[in-house]
Amino acid sequence: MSSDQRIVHYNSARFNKSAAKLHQCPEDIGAEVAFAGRSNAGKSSAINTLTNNGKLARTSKTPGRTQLINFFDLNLEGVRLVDLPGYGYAKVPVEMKVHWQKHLGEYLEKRQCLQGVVLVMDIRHPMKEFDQMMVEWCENSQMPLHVLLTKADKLKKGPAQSTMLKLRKELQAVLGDLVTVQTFSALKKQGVDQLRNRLDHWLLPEETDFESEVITEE
Ligand SMILES: Nc1nc2c(ncn2[C@@H]2O[C@H](COP(=O)(O)OP(=O)(O)OP(=O)(O)O)[C@@H](O)[C@H]2O)c(=O)[nH]1
Ligand SMILES: [Mg+2]
Repeated sequence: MSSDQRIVHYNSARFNKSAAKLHQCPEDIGAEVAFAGRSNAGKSSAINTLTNNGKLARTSKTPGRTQLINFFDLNLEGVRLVDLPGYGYAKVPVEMKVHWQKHLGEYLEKRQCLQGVVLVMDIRHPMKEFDQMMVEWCENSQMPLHVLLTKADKLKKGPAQSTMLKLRKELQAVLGDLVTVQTFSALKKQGVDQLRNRLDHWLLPEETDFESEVITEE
């Protein structure tokens, strides 16, 4: 295997497919990271910034833009990013909300290849009801969680930093090492390396520690 096959090239992301139901998702093998969060939080924008491709995931000023589960392939076989539909948009008809909740729930519960959840929150409005629900779900299922406090450009650096530190403390008290928290801005392209490092950690299988494999003869 060439060393290049051990590196995730986020810039290589390509649209794979959209799914309304679990059975329409790509085969449940490989490794996936899903971006979840309230409607309009900035999930699709974060994916576009991460992949350096402004046209990859559709973004909109109108909440509720992403209504399907969208899958994006990366350069490594079976390694994907997933853009989940936003939660909590009031103008979506009730039957659609029910449909959405059912399929998001199914995706989260059943998807074996899911390695971690990036929970995207607007830094000005963190930890709303949906976010609480996702944190609880991660706790119950021991799913690694990375909280992206986005739109950090909307706050001054000091308040942004203290919001992040406070939330990190609160979440680590519940989730321990399972959770990481960072500030982010799609507009200013801030926090991209930190996000990439976290995702690398989830998407790349553990490096083989050859030294520990040396069998010592007695
Ligand atoms: N200032 C600023 N605006 C942002 C940032 N990220 C996203 N936005 C804006 O927020 C709005 C919503 O962004 P999206 O990325 O479409 O949000 P989403 O979470 O994918 O929304 P849904 O698909 O409806 O769930 C758009 O108008 C974006 O331009 C950011 O870091 N800074
Ligand atoms: Mg979206």
